[in-house]
Amino acid sequence: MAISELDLPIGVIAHSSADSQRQAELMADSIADALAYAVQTHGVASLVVSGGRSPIIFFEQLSTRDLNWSRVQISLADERWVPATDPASNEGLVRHHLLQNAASEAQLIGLYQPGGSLAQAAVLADQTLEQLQRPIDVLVLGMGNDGHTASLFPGNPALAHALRSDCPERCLPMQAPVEPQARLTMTYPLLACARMQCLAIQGADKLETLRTALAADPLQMPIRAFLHSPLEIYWCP
Ligand SMILES: O=C(O)[C@H](O)[C@@H](O)[C@H](O)[C@H](O)COP(=O)(O)O
Repeated sequence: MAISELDLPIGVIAHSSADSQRQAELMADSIADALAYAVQTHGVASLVVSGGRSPIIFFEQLSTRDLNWSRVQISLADERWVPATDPASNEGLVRHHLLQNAASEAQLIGLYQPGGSLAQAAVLADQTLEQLQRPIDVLVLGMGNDGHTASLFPGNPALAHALRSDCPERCLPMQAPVEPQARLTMTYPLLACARMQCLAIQGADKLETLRTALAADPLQMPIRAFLHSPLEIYWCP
């Protein structure tokens, strides 16, 4: 199956690339242009990225693009509640693969807080996000095969609240079904306010998950909440 066979909602754009390297280059070019435009028009740009394994080559590509990175804030759609030195840390992943080369000048606004509990850490992360330029200029989401995105996981008691269009918090604690289970996630209103919204997925399995999600309820497959304009989906085999 190809992404062109999916019945996508009006305004959702699909980009299909031959392989993950080409997908990374295409995303890096487009997102670098959007960040440069944001800096030019309002003096600062905000980029929110997701963790996982898929984004690594995209981070590596984007890090080389020439723009005024000193005016770019980078934050995370979600975080595992582990220190940045932990191999599972999304902040550690971004620091290693994105904050290098030209992009080393960017400001990273991490979510991890050592707090006494996950709930306390989420409150501190919520306060930290006050400094993030909004609306976010560029958002890059990933997706799991259960339809989760960021750390908005199906079946979580806090999911409905986090998906509310008027959710008052920017960041909430969340439990993932896989280790590390303790997570911090940006909530729907903050994520969905982004001027440019991208979903990067790879493989036939993720395409099938996406097809299923199009007919699902966001409480069953949270990615569904983001499948509308102005989303751009980047897919490669
Ligand atoms: O912390 C995380 O793991 C991510 O934010 C998560 O939402 C990720 O985007 C998906 O799980 C897809 O991960 P892969 O790209 O590794 O398949």
